[in-house]
Amino acid sequence: HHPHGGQSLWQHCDLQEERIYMDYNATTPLESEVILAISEALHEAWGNPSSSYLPGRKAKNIINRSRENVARMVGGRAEDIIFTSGGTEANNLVFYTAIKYFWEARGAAEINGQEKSHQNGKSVLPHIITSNVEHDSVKLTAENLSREGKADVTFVPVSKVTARVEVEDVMAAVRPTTCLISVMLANNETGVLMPIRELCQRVRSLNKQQPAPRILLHTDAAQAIGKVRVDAQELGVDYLTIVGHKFYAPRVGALYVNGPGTTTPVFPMFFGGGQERNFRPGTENTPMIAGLGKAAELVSTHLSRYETHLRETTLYLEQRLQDVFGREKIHFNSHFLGSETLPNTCNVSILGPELKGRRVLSSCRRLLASVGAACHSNRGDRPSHILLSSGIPPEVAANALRLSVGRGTTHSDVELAVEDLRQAVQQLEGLS
Ligand SMILES: Cc1ncc(COP(=O)(O)O)c(C=O)c1O
Ligand SMILES: O=C(O)CC[SeH]
Repeated sequence: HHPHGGQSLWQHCDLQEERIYMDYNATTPLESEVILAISEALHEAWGNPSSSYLPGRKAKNIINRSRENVARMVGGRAEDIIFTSGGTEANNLVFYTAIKYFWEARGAAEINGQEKSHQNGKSVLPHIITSNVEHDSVKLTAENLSREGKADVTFVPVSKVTARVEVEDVMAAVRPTTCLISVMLANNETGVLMPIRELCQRVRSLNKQQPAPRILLHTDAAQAIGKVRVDAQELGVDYLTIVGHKFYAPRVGALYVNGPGTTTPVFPMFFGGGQERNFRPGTENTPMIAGLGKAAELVSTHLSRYETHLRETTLYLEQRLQDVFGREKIHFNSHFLGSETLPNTCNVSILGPELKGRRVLSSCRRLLASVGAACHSNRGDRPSHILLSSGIPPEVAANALRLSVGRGTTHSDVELAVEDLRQAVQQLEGLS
């Protein structure tokens, strides 16, 4: 069922039954207004945005309007937005910048005799704190910096009761060499919202008590934007990652930086023609940026309605799962005492030795969903490390189904999906 009218991908196939898409945390289709904005930019704004004549100015105007719309969506200013190829690039830019910032600030301090390059005979390294449930573009970036001896990294484990990273645990990990704390705003599998605002308040007061370099604060907001209200200034972050293909925009992204190059450092990972104020050079991808800006405009205008629909649909889905399978047969992996979760995410296990998540989904005829992060789809039957880290028992995590609903998901879709799961379970458990 394509939620936005028009011919869906699957209607062209010779499938007997319409598919029900419930994997919106993996990626979303594009709103029709977004496709129109992209198409118009392709036709009308093909000029090089750096060219001063009309085709170039048309492109530049579209980019500037998108920048304003993306900024408004996250409570920032137009100059706080740096367009990137996506979330992975944005996350890498933050970690790259933090390392550079550490050495630049320490270099200055050493010149003034305030810092040493060695402590107890060991060379000093920048220290980074993150959680143990981050997306791979944070997790693997941090692991690589550690493996290459470029940083010390602390992966703070989330609580196995709340599945949240606890502020006190992060603060306990802070060292004099800590230069970056990066914690995602919402987890892509459990949907759990992390206490970023409280964390930033604590770190900012710590920063005031100690000399530069300050601890930089980053949150990867990929899974939160378009589902819940995200305001970078209210959160108190220095950096916030924006991923278009989670809120009905194309595969492009942006990094919010609180005053890039003035209040907050940004060190470019590559060099070129000066675009994006040299923070992220390369001739701009005008049509994709146009699409991101239009999608951002829709979020700013309709977020309250989106959130209400998502939450109501997820509650209905969970109610129907309980009605059909019974409370004893299922375990909700996105219900944690004291934690808020995304309104669209239902992570559920149907209990039983024959009901591994992948096996259940492959026995479904209509439901398109996942057992966890799309980029972990090659993990076989190994249970998600994110669920295990969040305290879900292995035999339950092995049966996990991540059902994430979208703006167009209807009660009818829910009924079809739950019935599909029921027949798959019946088939797998050999019940006639
Ligand atoms: C939490 C999170 N962070 C980062 C990303 C990476 O974004 P991109 O796919 O645009 O590189 C994704 C999605 O893919 C994500 O879910
Ligand atoms: O959670 C997802 O599926 C997107 C990140 Se790989």
